[in-house]
Amino acid sequence: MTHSATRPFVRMNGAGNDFVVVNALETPFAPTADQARAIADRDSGQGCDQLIAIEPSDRADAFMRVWNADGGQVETCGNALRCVGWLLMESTGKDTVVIDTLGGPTTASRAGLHQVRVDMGPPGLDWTDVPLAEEMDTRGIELQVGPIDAPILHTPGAVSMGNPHVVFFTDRQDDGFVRGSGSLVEHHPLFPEGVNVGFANVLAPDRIRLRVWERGAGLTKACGTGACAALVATARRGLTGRHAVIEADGGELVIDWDESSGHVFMTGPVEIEGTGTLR
Ligand SMILES: N[C@H](CCC[C@H](N)C(=O)O)C(=O)O
Repeated sequence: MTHSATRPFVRMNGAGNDFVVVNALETPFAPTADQARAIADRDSGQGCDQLIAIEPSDRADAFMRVWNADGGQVETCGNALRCVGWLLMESTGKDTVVIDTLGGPTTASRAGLHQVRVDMGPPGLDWTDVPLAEEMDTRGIELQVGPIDAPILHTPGAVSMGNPHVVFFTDRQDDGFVRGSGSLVEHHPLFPEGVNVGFANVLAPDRIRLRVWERGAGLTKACGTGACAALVATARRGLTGRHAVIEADGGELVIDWDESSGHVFMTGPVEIEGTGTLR
């Protein structure tokens, strides 16, 4: 199964995090890592943060497969779950759909005009969930960036949202700092599967300014699972409550970590940018 050169796609974004979405419900789509990277390449391909395929599922409305811009296949993608959920609800007329992923099943529901709410399930809070290479308290792990005696970043939180996240609590969020520090931490040996690196500036108990250097995609305009991980990490440190508006470069996401179910809910925008044919 490979991808054919005449394959149609939909270009979408969730708060600016952009995707090439391929409908593989009828015809299999199985690009190699090099083909996925070429599609994502903004110079020679269509260009996107993540490549997304919607596949049939025997336990959900559909299965969503995710490739990062570097061609690596990963567990899930929060902003894409809203986009795929919206496409499925529009095509089926349903108000709620179940989307399975390598990171587990999630449920997407309508939440207003071009707004979708996703039940992301419970966060993974044990060191083995993230995963880390050694046992640590994930509320504040032993990791620092910069000189040992004067670190510029230290003691972040670590959370799994089906994919690995580390969240630094800092007001330093300029491009150079996020790119430099994020690329350092992304492949740190403490994270055997790599990691998405969040820089969370807590503005109020219910408001966080967040930038994320994404594993396999770099600095994106928004990261849905990163927004969920940031709220969980700040709430666990008592810096916020269990509800917050996350201000990303590309838009706002509303995150709720429900006390009774333990599930994290993410609400945010969906935008269709256009259609095309894979080159
Ligand atoms: N870079 C992420 C996948 C995409 C996540 C992000 N775009 C989101 O909206 O959750 C990873 O390697 O786990």
